[in-house]
Amino acid sequence: MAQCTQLSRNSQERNKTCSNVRSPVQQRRQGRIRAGRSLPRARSMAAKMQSMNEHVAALLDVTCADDADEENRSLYRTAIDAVKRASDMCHGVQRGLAEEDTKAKQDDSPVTIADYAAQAVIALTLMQNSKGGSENVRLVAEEDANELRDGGRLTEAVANLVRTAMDDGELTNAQVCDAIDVGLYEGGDQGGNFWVLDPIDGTRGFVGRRQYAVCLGYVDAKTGDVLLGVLGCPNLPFRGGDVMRLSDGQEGLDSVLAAEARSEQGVAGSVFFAAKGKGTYVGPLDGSAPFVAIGAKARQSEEDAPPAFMESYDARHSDHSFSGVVASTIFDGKSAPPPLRVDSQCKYGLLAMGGIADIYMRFPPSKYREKIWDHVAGICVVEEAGGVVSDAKGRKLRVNEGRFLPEDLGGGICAGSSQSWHGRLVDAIAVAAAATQK
Ligand SMILES: Nc1ncnc2c1ncn2[C@@H]1O[C@H](COP(=O)(O)O)[C@@H](O)[C@H]1OP(=O)(O)O
Ligand SMILES: [Mg+2]
Repeated sequence: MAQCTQLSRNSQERNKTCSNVRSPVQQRRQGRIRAGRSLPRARSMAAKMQSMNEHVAALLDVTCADDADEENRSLYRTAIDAVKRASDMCHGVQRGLAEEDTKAKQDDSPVTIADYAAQAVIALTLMQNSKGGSENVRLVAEEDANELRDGGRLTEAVANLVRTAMDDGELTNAQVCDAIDVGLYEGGDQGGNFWVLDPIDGTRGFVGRRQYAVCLGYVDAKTGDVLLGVLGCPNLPFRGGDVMRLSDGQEGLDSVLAAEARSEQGVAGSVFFAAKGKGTYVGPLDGSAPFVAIGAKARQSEEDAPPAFMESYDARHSDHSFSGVVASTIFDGKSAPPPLRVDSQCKYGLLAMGGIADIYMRFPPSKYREKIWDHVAGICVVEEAGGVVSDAKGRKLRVNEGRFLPEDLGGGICAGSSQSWHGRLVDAIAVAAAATQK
């Protein structure tokens, strides 16, 4: 386990796969784990499932090497399985999304059949694998089934997606609605540890055929630490754990990536996995290659500006002009890096990978209240890669006080790929806020 944490922090070792790290358990299984083998192009679904299972087994051997980790092994496997199932389903839906598959919520943000179905698929997977019984699954999740209880076209479409994804034709519409409503748990520090889910983070990106992420985390209720984070990013191409090249086009990088992942060649999307004390890993969603340990390749020198800073794609979600001021403040007198605008918690995955952006800023409108499911999984992914996520004043995000983050976030949320970048970012936000009286 120590070996693996070190791996994730050591940039020179970044591209070693989990299969290269030999835990005792892994050595026993070595007969069936081969790193980096090339697979035939046209692979059957069963073959894909099998290789995914092998790569997940290799990841678990590395992250759960001790016998004491047996409980974690089951927790991690369940989380990856749930996110992968939901991500595959969402990927299929996005390709053929029709106008009538989307509705506007009360706050005017969109929700689609895939948001509901992904939440049901993940809730059902957690319940099926719960050691304490399905009734003891604590899940804080974004959607509820209010709009689906009366039946109708939307309900039928959602339930059909769930029946297919769960391979269970017997599931009734009511059971699907009940599964969605498992996510109504209030969170907080009074009960036991709980799951946190955003079934589709960045629904606007999903509808716009851009980036989105299926985000599942697990929180220590008492401390508010995030113990586990899994991000399914179907439109973020997996490139052996290496970073995207800015030559892909700075401005349009997001749509270039999405187009590539949607292409006929079937480039696989990415799944990020992080667990407290175990590091951060990324692998292809289709199981075509092993997971790779990642750690942000932070540039500490002020001479060496990152190629970009990250922020929301949508200007309604974050004040783009203020982040521009902060970026100029950090690189005082030198040219500031341009923004890289990407929907969803894919930004946290990209930050963890390093090499493309070392800072991420989010300044929502003052009336907007941040939800815990928009950050929990990403916090673990960034922190286990050596980065820091906090509010705009540098304070830890308190994710165990209910479904919302505290009202006072000092103006927003920020993240750095290292302690040093995070520190510089928090200082620059304070200077920029004073200068603009924000
Ligand atoms: N007015 C708003 N201000 C800030 N964030 C918002 C707003 N409306 C929706 N969101 C949420 O912002 C997140 C997207 O973040 P980003 O801007 O980084 O892509 C989503 O979780 C989205 O909700 P939803 O999950 O319903 O899509
Ligand atoms: Mg969201």
